[in-house]
Amino acid sequence: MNFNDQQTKAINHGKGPAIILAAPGSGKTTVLLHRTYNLISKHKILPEKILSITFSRASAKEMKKRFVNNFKNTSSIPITFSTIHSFSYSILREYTNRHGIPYTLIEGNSNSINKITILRNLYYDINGEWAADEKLEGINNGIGYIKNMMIGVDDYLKENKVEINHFKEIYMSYENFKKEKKMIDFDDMLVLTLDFLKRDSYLLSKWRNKYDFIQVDEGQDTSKIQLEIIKLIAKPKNNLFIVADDDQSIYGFRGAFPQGLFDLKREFKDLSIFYMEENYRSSRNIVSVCNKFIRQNKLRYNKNIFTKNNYVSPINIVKLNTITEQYEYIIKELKKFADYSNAAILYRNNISSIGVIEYLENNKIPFHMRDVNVKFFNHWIIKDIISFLNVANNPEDLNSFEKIYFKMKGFIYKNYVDYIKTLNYDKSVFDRILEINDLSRDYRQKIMEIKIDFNRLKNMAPHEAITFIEKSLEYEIYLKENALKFGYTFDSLKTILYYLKLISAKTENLEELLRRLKYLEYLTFQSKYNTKGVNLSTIHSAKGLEYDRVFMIDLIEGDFPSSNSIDAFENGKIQLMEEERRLFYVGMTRTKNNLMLLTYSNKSEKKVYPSRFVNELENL
Ligand SMILES: Nc1ncnc2c1ncn2[C@@H]1O[C@H](COP(=O)(O)OP(=O)(O)OP(=O)(O)O)[C@@H](O)[C@H]1O
Repeated sequence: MNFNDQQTKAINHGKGPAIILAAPGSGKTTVLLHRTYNLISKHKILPEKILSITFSRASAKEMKKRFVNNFKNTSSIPITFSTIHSFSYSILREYTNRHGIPYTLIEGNSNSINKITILRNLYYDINGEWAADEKLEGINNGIGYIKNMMIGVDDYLKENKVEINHFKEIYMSYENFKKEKKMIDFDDMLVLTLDFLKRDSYLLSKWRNKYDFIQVDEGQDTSKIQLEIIKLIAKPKNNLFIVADDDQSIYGFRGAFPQGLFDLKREFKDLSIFYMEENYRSSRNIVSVCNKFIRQNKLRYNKNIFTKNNYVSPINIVKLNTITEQYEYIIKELKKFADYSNAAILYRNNISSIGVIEYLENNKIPFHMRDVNVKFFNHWIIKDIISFLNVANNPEDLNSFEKIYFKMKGFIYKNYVDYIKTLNYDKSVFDRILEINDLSRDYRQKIMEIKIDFNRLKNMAPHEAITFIEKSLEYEIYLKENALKFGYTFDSLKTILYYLKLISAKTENLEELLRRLKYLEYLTFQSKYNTKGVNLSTIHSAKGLEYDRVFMIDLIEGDFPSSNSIDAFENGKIQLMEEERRLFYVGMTRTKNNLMLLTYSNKSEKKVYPSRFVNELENL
């Protein structure tokens, strides 16, 4: 490989602090690996004296693999590629062992006591209702943000619009609970490591001596506290080498702090700065458009990004009528090439994968997912719908009925259901209710109607049945009334129903639907082994990767950019919207040659609008 001037300088950089500010595809990871090799072979640094910190465990593994593949006879050298968490954990373990401090780690293991369960219970104790997964994720991110940005909970609440009831109480109770039970989570790991290092000069000097050179990849997603730990360990030698692209910072919600990198200039008078602005990955069309696109952000450092690559094909903006046309378009395009593994379908939200998987399977196109995290198949809405269909097929099924009687029209009272549970005979749940004394004529009439509805439901194919449950049995009203209470938007719940209907379209009865769901779930889990398939990924998980052809899908307002960022933007706060733009940019810059941006104007029966980013790109 012929390195350019800046790459060469960065690769040859020896002692002293350095930061590489770089564009996408400019060879950051490549340079970091070559510099590592250079330190060992030219500067004669012992491999065990070099620590390279990566963003995730997957990227630590990937780096090690790339290093061994690139440089002959390196497979056995003791070189460390580690995440900041596992590095911190080694320090923490050493301190706690030495001082006999007991603790239980409540994240990253399969203990029955884990962070999310604790938060779920505390939320219930404080708010008197159960929190949905999305809400718990919001609390989790909030706690992470506070710890990573090293701020107090009051400052957090002042600076951010937090839509979680009693967040402060939950936060304080969580902290007290852990303290009492001697538990720590991943964020505490960082807080404690920094504290132990500051407190224990023996520990600090031991770890300072362990490594002579520290390198950090994806520096833009390092949090404030992580950077503090890294700087503390790197001192006083300050052989710190950080590669970063602030335009690709996409973890602000969890406390990523790219500004910290720019403060290094003040802290280290001898800081070397290298600008790697040549993109080797993408065609000229893509580089030029992406460049103009990211320049719309205000909170960034300007770069002069360019490429010497050829023009290939213009970015393809595909505006379709319906979401199903989107899937058909992807299938048609994918079939044009034999090798699926060069293509990727990228999306903002994990749930977007469901429709794609259904279509890919129907067309027997293999797919690969690195991060299988699809909650869809176990979603409570799916369970609800199955309970409705169970009752339709077997009206004596009291178990299923208990799960849904309050989620439809008719106001069936809990004490009626409790009462009919005590009647031990084989009759439909409706007949049992009708036998209760003192029901008014109107109420009796309502129950009769529901009974007839369930009877009709029995004879419907799943797709029609789901619509009937939604509309005629008024499950939709239940969702609408309860969405916010559970921490969801109504739209996100409708989306679950939409995908369920999509999957059910070709099934004739409940049994077939259940089989189809199980099969798709199985394929999804298996897909991580299927390296020959088309790649399916969220943009967050596609960070650092590249593909010949990229489809970015579901580019509609409210999904991408997210509705939260739109609300904040309309109230004059630009940070979230700028992070959405960076995420969009990360997605586009994964492409080598063909980039397709897909949007549509109807999802289910609802009118939707193309993402503002797509409209903007159209004008570019
Ligand atoms: N000097 C060079 N000559 C030719 N190809 C190069 C050169 N430097 C890097 N590349 C290639 O460019 C592509 C991008 O490199 P790399 O993944 O290291 O970039 P990156 O800056 O880490 O990207 P990103 O931040 O967008 O994930 C790779 O295919 C790499 O092999």
